[in-house]
Amino acid sequence: MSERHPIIAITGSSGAGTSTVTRTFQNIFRREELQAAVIEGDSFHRYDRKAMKVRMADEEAKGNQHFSHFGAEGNLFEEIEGLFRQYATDGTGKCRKYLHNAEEAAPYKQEPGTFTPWEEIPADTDLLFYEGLHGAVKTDTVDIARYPDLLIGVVPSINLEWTQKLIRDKTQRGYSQEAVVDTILRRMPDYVNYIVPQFGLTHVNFQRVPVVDTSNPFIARDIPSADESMVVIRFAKPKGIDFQYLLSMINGSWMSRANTIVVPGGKMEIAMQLIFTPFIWRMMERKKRALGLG
Ligand SMILES: Nc1ncnc2c1ncn2[C@@H]1O[C@H](COP(=O)(O)OP(=O)(O)OP(=O)(O)O)[C@@H](O)[C@H]1O
Ligand SMILES: O=C(CO)[C@H](O)[C@H](O)COP(=O)(O)O
Repeated sequence: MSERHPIIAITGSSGAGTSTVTRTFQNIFRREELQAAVIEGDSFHRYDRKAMKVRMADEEAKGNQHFSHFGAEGNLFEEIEGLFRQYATDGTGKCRKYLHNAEEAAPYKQEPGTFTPWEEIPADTDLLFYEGLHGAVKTDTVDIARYPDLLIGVVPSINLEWTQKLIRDKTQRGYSQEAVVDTILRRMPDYVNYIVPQFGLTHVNFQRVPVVDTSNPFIARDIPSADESMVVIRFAKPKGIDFQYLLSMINGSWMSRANTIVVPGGKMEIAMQLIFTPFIWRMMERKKRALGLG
């Protein structure tokens, strides 16, 4: 936590929708004229695509078929923790990008599946914004979750998450159905041990739940649309959340528990804006006061 240099982290599995949620936040930042240092979680993978293949093959030769991008050994957890600690202290730190496909790689004249060089994040940003797999990881040796001032989990029900991943990886990243299914199976132990526990440490979770049949996500041809889903929004600490206001502003919403509001799928973006814009205002007021500017 840092009043001078706040951090917002969006955490979720691959295909959960963290990039989609990031676009909503970028709209808030643009409207509020805030400069955010945007950090992509995939840039903290330990290996580039070729080296990862080699490491996975080595592990398989030793009988481990579950070496994955979700676990501790496949990622630089200490570096994520180090970046958050450093940014919270003085607003600096280093970042890079993982270039997933030819389109992302083209501007850098690099191969897809490689990292750009580490570079300093821009100076004088208003906040750090992390989007990725591990924003709320806590293990015996690292505690990434303790740094963000706002920690948000994005967690579709698992069939929907798989549908989103399958369709996104096949259409945008050029993978075959078999390759994506293999990846899902490979990652399952790390999913249970590293991804899921984070959602008990987040401040708010957004869980999209389909209301159409997704019982076999492996044959789904489309991602259920906004009208075909609901979003369950759960606050770990509901004190100070104006549920009455949210209920009056979001058509078709209701409370399913004292800390949980349910909104129609198409209202997820407006719900995020209504919930987080005042939060960001308060964050920026605290920052100004801490810097002696307000
Ligand atoms: N609320 C939503 N409604 C409909 N489709 C969605 C929603 N959120 C995400 N999707 C779709 O799910 C797919 C995966 O979303 P996205 O790329 O945001 O995932 P991600 O969590 O950023 O994945 P990764 O971390 O692997 O990049 C995309 O095709 C996206 O359009
Ligand atoms: O989205 C992911 C994790 O969030 C990818 O699975 C991971 O970044 C590896 O990418 P690739 O298989 O394209 O090398």
